[in-house]
Amino acid sequence: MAYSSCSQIPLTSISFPKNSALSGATQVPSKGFYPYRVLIHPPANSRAPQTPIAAAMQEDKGLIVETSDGKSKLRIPHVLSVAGSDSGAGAGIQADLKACAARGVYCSTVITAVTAQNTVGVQGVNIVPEDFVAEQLKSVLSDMHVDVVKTGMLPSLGIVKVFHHSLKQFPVQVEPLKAALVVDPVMVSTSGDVLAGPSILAGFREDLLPMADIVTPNLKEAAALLGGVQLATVDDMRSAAKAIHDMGPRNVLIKGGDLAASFDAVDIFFDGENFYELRSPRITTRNTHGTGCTLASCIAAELAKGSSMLSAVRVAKRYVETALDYSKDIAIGNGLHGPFDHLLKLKRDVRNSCRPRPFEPDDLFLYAVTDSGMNKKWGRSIRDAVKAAIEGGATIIQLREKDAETRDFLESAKACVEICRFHGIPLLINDRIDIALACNADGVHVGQSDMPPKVARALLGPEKIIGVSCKTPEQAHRAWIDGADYIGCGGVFPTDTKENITVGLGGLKDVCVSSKLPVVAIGGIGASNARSVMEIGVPTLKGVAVVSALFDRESVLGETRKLHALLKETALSVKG
Ligand SMILES: Nc1ncnc2c1ncn2[C@@H]1O[C@H](COP(=O)(O)OP(=O)(O)O)[C@@H](O)[C@H]1O
Ligand SMILES: Cc1ncc(COP(=O)(O)O)c(N)n1
Ligand SMILES: [Mg+2]
Repeated sequence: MAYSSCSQIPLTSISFPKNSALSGATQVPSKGFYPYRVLIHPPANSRAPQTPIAAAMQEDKGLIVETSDGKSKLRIPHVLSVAGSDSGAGAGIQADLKACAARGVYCSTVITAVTAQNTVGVQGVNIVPEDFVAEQLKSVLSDMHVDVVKTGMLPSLGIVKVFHHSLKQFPVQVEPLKAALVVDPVMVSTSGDVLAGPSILAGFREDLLPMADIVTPNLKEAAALLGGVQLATVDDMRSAAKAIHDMGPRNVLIKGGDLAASFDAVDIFFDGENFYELRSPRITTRNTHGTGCTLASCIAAELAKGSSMLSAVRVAKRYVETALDYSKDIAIGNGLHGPFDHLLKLKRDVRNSCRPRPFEPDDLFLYAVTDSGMNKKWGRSIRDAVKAAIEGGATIIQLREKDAETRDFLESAKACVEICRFHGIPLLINDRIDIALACNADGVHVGQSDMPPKVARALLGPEKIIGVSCKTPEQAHRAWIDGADYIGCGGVFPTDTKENITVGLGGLKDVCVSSKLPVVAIGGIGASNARSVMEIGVPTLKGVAVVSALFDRESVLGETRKLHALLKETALSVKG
């Protein structure tokens, strides 16, 4: 069966009608059930029609559109991982799932062996019976459309044969798109334990390597494939890459993670014509368990999305480097080689996960919004302003720094996050999703012409707070559909900090009555009129947001205290 790398699929550009949902996509002819495969690119034209496909394109979900008889289907790029399970979840199937998830690709799994494994070593290996490996392969390949097959631990010659046979048996799912085959010839774990003995070498040489688009041995595996040669230098790696290429794979990547003499992490990529020396700084960390599996899965994921082989390898190496650097100080297990964090999440969450509770509508009670102009005028830093507001009773803070330099703003935002975490007060950033991500704020507040809440949600994740400014019941409804947590309604009264289109108390009431989300009123509110706002008496109205009445004053602490007391009193009388 002919496997060829995605880079070798001829990309024929067929132009779609200008206004069609598919304009801007690349069409790739294929032979099988679906006559065309279309790789989606983000559209150049942002006013693309709002069909589901156009919407997917707009959000650049990396989906694939298949068309048949004029009908379109949306599909996520799909990698099938055929590998062993690692109970410690640093390598094997678990690493493959995490790497594919991190790279935005679907991953199905065929498990060849279950290992009892941790950061100390491999305590046991239970090989899955050959006919059951065959059954798993059949289940996936007879039903699902796989773009790339990736192999890891194939623990016996019998399983190599079963795998080879299954690929021949189910060409329909694979051949139309000429799925790529990525072979990671796993033999020995980082801890030095044998995962697949020398008996499999014949199967690799005769069956798998000739059909592989890329094979990715580490130094020991390359040595074993070549019958036990020593590989100690970059030159040795080049010779090994060439010799392994002669066994049939279209590309070879010799991984140099274990090259003792090198300060860099050097891999050699050979495509049959050219050698590429891929170097990255060697990260000093014990957490390198699973780097090989992750690299191969990431290559598979990038190929599934339509990358060329060299580009897939480069992205994969950069991804491993980033993940190692990010996770270098994480401690999981007591052994010599720990796992790393594929989703680049653990470190950030561990360090900053002290927010004691999720967002509550009552957090909107006294909502303090900073203003750089006012802070400058009164000669205080953002952090001093925030500290004073919290001490005075503010229940949530928003940094609204429209003209701050990005670096200065980020530094202040980080300091404010610390202050707010200490006091258990949520901190939101106005408009700047990038700043919110970089300082790990609790969320963002966006206006009608800022980042759409759905996109903000996709970028920030499910746990962050998203607020949206709304003037009308329709906008409030849209915010709810888009996954916002609250809405800010205003301006209620005229103000100097915003353009003067006010909704008044009547407009505020209309929005509050119709809104399914909690509402905070904003715009020209202070001690003189806060009572009249809260007295509209609609249960969704949870509080007032204040800028000038707190920050355009000599004493932020004093003004916040005063307003807090007044709101408390009003709340009691409204309830009573
Ligand atoms: N300490 C490190 N710093 C940066 N990159 C590394 C480090 N260790 C391994 N790598 C990279 O991780 C990938 C996997 O390599 P390697 O660890 O040699 O494979 P395996 O896990 O199969 O033994 C390679 O791209 C290699 O260069
Ligand atoms: C199930 C399984 N598959 C692969 C590896 C190799 O990974 P590493 O070389 O990082 O130990 C492993 N340890 N366990
Ligand atoms: Mg390794």
